[in-house]
Amino acid sequence: MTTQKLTTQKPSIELSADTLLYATGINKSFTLHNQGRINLPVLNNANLEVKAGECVALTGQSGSGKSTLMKSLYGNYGVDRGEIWLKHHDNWVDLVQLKPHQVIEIRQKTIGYVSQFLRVIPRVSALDVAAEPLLELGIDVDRAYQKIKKLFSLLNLPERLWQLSPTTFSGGEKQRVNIARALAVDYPIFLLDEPTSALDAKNRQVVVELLTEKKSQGCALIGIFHDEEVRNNLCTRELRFDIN
Ligand SMILES: Nc1ncnc2c1ncn2[C@@H]1O[C@H](COP(=O)(O)OP(=O)(O)OP(=O)(O)O)[C@@H](O)[C@H]1O
Repeated sequence: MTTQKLTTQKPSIELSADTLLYATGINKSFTLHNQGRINLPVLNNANLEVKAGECVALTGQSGSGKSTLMKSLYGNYGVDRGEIWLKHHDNWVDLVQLKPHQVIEIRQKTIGYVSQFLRVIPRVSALDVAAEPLLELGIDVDRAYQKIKKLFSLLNLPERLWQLSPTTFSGGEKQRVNIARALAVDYPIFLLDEPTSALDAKNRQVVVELLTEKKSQGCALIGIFHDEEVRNNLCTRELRFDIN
């Protein structure tokens, strides 16, 4: 089955034209198979609708399920119940119903994820790590490198590091490579898991500006931002989680 076939479906309620993500009735629990099969309920009927130009902060106590929702929205975790509708091109797809190869297509074009940690591969340069998603989309190498170099410069990543593997980079340097990798792609939806946690004030501000630009271009942002100043500067509203 191709993504094309699934796009004939749509959410059961009428959504406004600028909605890009609509998650409804999300339940998620974990079964700890090696600990007596204990069941740990985490998300209980979570709902979220995000429109173009919005930035929603996921807030709440540690352990309340913020990362679990983010990983579910990216298809890393399967959910027990619920629907996760994403506007993919001009059609709606329910992530929950997609096959793995279709999820990959959605991740290439529609939903970007800035995780806290960069997956590094020895001997692959920072430039190549960051350009990979653009190259997978078929963008030519020179254009992809140009885009990444511009972002690296904005993010104050020293030029002497660009050709090196990020294996030995500091936490903040790795995080900036990760941010450039995601923000280089014109995704309409971004998931941001503490994207500034390892950055100093100057670079935090650069990231806030880059994300503000994405918002003004009509992207929908959903994120966990422990830094209150970043949250206040960027977010249009919050979704608060309680411990179940
Ligand atoms: N893969 C997993 N297997 C089992 N339990 C998990 C798994 N991932 C998360 N949990 C549990 O789910 C609950 C919610 O975790 P989650 O990481 O979503 O919380 P959070 O709100 O993001 O917390 P924090 O602010 O500390 O990062 C926690 O009790 C955690 O132990």
